Amino acid sequence: MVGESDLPKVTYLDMVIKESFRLHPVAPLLIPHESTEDITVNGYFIKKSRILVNVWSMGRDRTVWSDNAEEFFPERFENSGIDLRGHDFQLIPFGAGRRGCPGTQLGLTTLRLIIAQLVHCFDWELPDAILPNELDMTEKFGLTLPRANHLFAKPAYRLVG
Ligand code: HEM
Repeated sequence: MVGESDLPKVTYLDMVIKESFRLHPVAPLLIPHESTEDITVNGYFIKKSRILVNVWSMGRDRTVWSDNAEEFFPERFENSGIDLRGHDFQLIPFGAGRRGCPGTQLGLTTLRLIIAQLVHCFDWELPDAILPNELDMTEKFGLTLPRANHLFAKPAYRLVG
Protein backbone atom coordinates (compact mmCIF):
# COMPACT_ATOMS: atom_id res chain seq x y z
CA MET A 1 0.00 0.00 0.00
CA VAL A 2 1.14 3.55 -0.66
CA GLY A 3 1.64 5.42 2.59
CA GLU A 4 2.34 9.02 3.54
CA SER A 5 6.09 8.25 3.68
CA ASP A 6 6.00 7.41 -0.06
CA LEU A 7 4.62 10.81 -1.05
CA PRO A 8 7.99 12.57 -1.53
CA LYS A 9 8.68 10.00 -4.30
CA VAL A 10 5.53 10.50 -6.40
CA THR A 11 7.02 13.20 -8.60
CA TYR A 12 5.19 12.25 -11.81
CA LEU A 13 1.87 12.06 -9.96
CA ASP A 14 2.55 15.56 -8.62
CA MET A 15 3.01 16.81 -12.20
CA VAL A 16 -0.26 15.11 -13.19
CA ILE A 17 -2.06 16.81 -10.29
CA LYS A 18 -0.66 20.23 -11.28
CA GLU A 19 -1.69 19.67 -14.89
CA SER A 20 -5.20 18.59 -13.80
CA PHE A 21 -5.61 21.70 -11.64
CA ARG A 22 -4.26 23.88 -14.45
CA LEU A 23 -6.86 22.70 -16.96
CA HIS A 24 -9.68 21.83 -14.57
CA PRO A 25 -9.51 24.01 -11.44
CA VAL A 26 -12.04 23.05 -8.76
CA ALA A 27 -13.16 26.68 -8.31
CA PRO A 28 -12.77 28.30 -11.78
CA LEU A 29 -13.26 31.85 -10.45
CA LEU A 30 -11.90 31.16 -6.95
CA ILE A 31 -14.16 32.77 -4.34
CA PRO A 32 -15.24 36.37 -5.10
CA HIS A 33 -13.13 38.94 -3.22
CA GLU A 34 -14.28 42.45 -2.41
CA SER A 35 -12.26 45.57 -1.80
CA THR A 36 -14.15 47.67 0.72
CA GLU A 37 -12.51 50.91 -0.45
CA ASP A 38 -10.45 52.31 -3.35
CA ILE A 39 -6.85 51.20 -2.89
CA THR A 40 -3.52 51.07 -4.72
CA VAL A 41 -1.53 47.85 -4.29
CA ASN A 42 1.95 47.58 -5.82
CA GLY A 43 1.10 50.47 -8.14
CA TYR A 44 -2.18 48.88 -9.31
CA PHE A 45 -5.26 50.97 -8.60
CA ILE A 46 -8.20 48.83 -7.42
CA LYS A 47 -11.56 50.51 -7.19
CA LYS A 48 -13.97 49.60 -4.41
CA SER A 49 -15.42 46.61 -6.19
CA ARG A 50 -15.87 42.86 -6.33
CA ILE A 51 -13.00 40.98 -7.94
CA LEU A 52 -13.17 37.60 -9.66
CA VAL A 53 -9.94 35.78 -10.46
CA ASN A 54 -10.45 33.61 -13.54
CA VAL A 55 -8.00 30.78 -12.86
CA TRP A 56 -9.68 28.68 -15.55
CA SER A 57 -8.60 31.08 -18.29
CA MET A 58 -5.22 31.72 -16.61
CA GLY A 59 -4.56 27.98 -16.89
CA ARG A 60 -5.20 28.06 -20.64
CA ASP A 61 -3.29 31.25 -21.46
CA ARG A 62 -0.95 30.49 -24.38
CA THR A 63 1.35 33.36 -23.50
CA VAL A 64 2.06 31.61 -20.19
CA TRP A 65 1.77 27.90 -21.08
CA SER A 66 2.87 28.01 -24.74
CA ASP A 67 0.94 26.83 -27.79
CA ASN A 68 0.12 23.46 -26.27
CA ALA A 69 -1.82 25.13 -23.42
CA GLU A 70 -4.98 23.13 -24.25
CA GLU A 71 -3.10 19.84 -24.19
CA PHE A 72 -2.87 17.63 -21.08
CA PHE A 73 0.92 17.44 -20.81
CA PRO A 74 2.19 16.93 -17.23
CA GLU A 75 5.82 16.94 -18.40
CA ARG A 76 5.59 20.72 -18.80
CA PHE A 77 6.19 20.86 -15.03
CA GLU A 78 9.41 18.84 -15.19
CA ASN A 79 12.18 20.94 -13.58
CA SER A 80 9.88 23.99 -13.82
CA GLY A 81 9.76 24.72 -10.08
CA ILE A 82 6.18 25.98 -10.44
CA ASP A 83 4.30 25.23 -7.23
CA LEU A 84 0.52 25.30 -6.73
CA ARG A 85 0.38 26.47 -3.12
CA GLY A 86 -0.04 30.14 -3.94
CA HIS A 87 3.54 31.25 -4.60
CA ASP A 88 3.52 31.11 -8.40
CA PHE A 89 0.66 33.23 -9.67
CA GLN A 90 0.27 31.40 -12.99
CA LEU A 91 -1.04 28.35 -11.07
CA ILE A 92 -3.22 29.18 -8.06
CA PRO A 93 -5.97 26.52 -7.81
CA PHE A 94 -6.09 27.15 -4.04
CA GLY A 95 -5.99 30.93 -4.37
CA ALA A 96 -3.15 32.89 -2.80
CA GLY A 97 -2.44 35.24 0.07
CA ARG A 98 -4.37 35.77 3.24
CA ARG A 99 -7.69 34.54 1.87
CA GLY A 100 -6.21 31.55 0.04
CA CYS A 101 -7.45 28.07 0.94
CA PRO A 102 -6.47 27.13 4.51
CA GLY A 103 -7.06 23.46 3.62
CA THR A 104 -4.41 23.34 0.86
CA GLN A 105 -2.08 20.96 2.70
CA LEU A 106 -4.86 18.61 3.81
CA GLY A 107 -6.53 18.70 0.39
CA LEU A 108 -3.31 18.00 -1.51
CA THR A 109 -2.14 15.21 0.83
CA THR A 110 -5.53 13.48 0.63
CA LEU A 111 -5.61 13.81 -3.15
CA ARG A 112 -2.06 12.51 -3.61
CA LEU A 113 -2.68 9.51 -1.30
CA ILE A 114 -5.99 8.55 -2.89
CA ILE A 115 -4.80 8.78 -6.49
CA ALA A 116 -1.49 7.04 -5.70
CA GLN A 117 -3.39 4.14 -4.10
CA LEU A 118 -5.91 3.88 -6.93
CA VAL A 119 -3.10 3.70 -9.48
CA HIS A 120 -0.94 1.38 -7.38
CA CYS A 121 -3.68 -1.14 -6.54
CA PHE A 122 -5.58 -1.32 -9.83
CA ASP A 123 -5.04 -1.48 -13.55
CA TRP A 124 -7.51 0.84 -15.26
CA GLU A 125 -9.29 0.47 -18.57
CA LEU A 126 -11.80 2.57 -20.42
CA PRO A 127 -15.00 0.73 -21.41
CA ASP A 128 -16.18 0.13 -25.00
CA ALA A 129 -12.66 0.50 -26.45
CA ILE A 130 -12.73 4.27 -25.91
CA LEU A 131 -9.30 5.81 -26.41
CA PRO A 132 -7.97 8.25 -23.76
CA ASN A 133 -7.97 11.12 -26.27
CA GLU A 134 -11.64 10.42 -27.02
CA LEU A 135 -12.72 10.97 -23.40
CA ASP A 136 -15.53 13.48 -23.01
CA MET A 137 -13.92 16.18 -20.87
CA THR A 138 -16.82 18.64 -21.08
CA GLU A 139 -17.14 20.69 -17.89
CA LYS A 140 -20.20 22.02 -16.12
CA PHE A 141 -19.46 25.63 -15.18
CA GLY A 142 -20.59 26.95 -11.81
CA LEU A 143 -19.03 27.93 -8.50
CA THR A 144 -17.19 24.61 -8.88
CA LEU A 145 -16.25 22.84 -12.09
CA PRO A 146 -17.33 19.17 -12.14
CA ARG A 147 -17.42 16.94 -15.22
CA ALA A 148 -20.59 17.41 -17.25
CA ASN A 149 -20.78 13.63 -17.77
CA HIS A 150 -19.60 10.86 -15.49
CA LEU A 151 -16.27 9.18 -16.11
CA PHE A 152 -16.58 5.41 -16.50
CA ALA A 153 -13.44 3.36 -15.93
CA LYS A 154 -12.94 -0.35 -15.20
CA PRO A 155 -10.55 -1.25 -12.37
CA ALA A 156 -8.81 -4.65 -12.17
CA TYR A 157 -7.13 -5.42 -8.84
CA ARG A 158 -3.49 -6.10 -9.55
CA LEU A 159 -1.84 -6.76 -6.17
CA VAL A 160 -1.53 -10.43 -5.33
CA GLY A 161 -1.23 -12.03 -1.88
C1 HEM B 1 -8.33 19.75 -3.37
C2 HEM B 1 -8.94 20.35 -2.34
C3 HEM B 1 -9.26 21.83 -2.27
C4 HEM B 1 -9.28 22.80 -3.23
C5 HEM B 1 -8.95 22.67 -4.72
C6 HEM B 1 -9.65 24.04 -2.58
C7 HEM B 1 -9.76 25.27 -3.23
C8 HEM B 1 -10.10 26.45 -2.59
C9 HEM B 1 -10.17 27.73 -3.25
C10 HEM B 1 -9.89 27.99 -4.72
C11 HEM B 1 -10.53 28.64 -2.31
C12 HEM B 1 -10.73 30.16 -2.57
C13 HEM B 1 -9.41 30.88 -2.41
C14 HEM B 1 -9.46 32.31 -2.92
O1 HEM B 1 -10.53 32.79 -3.33
O2 HEM B 1 -8.40 32.98 -2.92
C15 HEM B 1 -10.71 27.96 -1.06
C16 HEM B 1 -11.08 28.56 0.12
C17 HEM B 1 -11.29 27.88 1.29
N1 HEM B 1 -11.05 26.54 1.53
FE1 HEM B 1 -10.39 25.20 0.16
N2 HEM B 1 -9.86 23.79 -1.25
C18 HEM B 1 -9.63 22.46 -1.01
C19 HEM B 1 -9.68 21.83 0.20
C20 HEM B 1 -10.05 22.41 1.39
C21 HEM B 1 -10.09 21.72 2.66
C22 HEM B 1 -9.66 20.25 2.88
C23 HEM B 1 -10.55 22.63 3.57
C24 HEM B 1 -10.79 22.48 5.06
C25 HEM B 1 -10.41 21.44 5.77
C26 HEM B 1 -10.79 23.88 2.88
C27 HEM B 1 -11.26 25.03 3.45
C28 HEM B 1 -11.39 26.26 2.83
C29 HEM B 1 -11.86 27.49 3.47
C30 HEM B 1 -12.34 27.63 4.93
C31 HEM B 1 -11.81 28.51 2.52
C32 HEM B 1 -12.19 29.99 2.69
C33 HEM B 1 -10.95 30.77 3.12
C34 HEM B 1 -11.21 32.27 3.27
O3 HEM B 1 -12.15 32.80 2.68
O4 HEM B 1 -10.45 32.93 4.01
N3 HEM B 1 -10.47 23.70 1.56
N4 HEM B 1 -10.42 26.62 -1.25
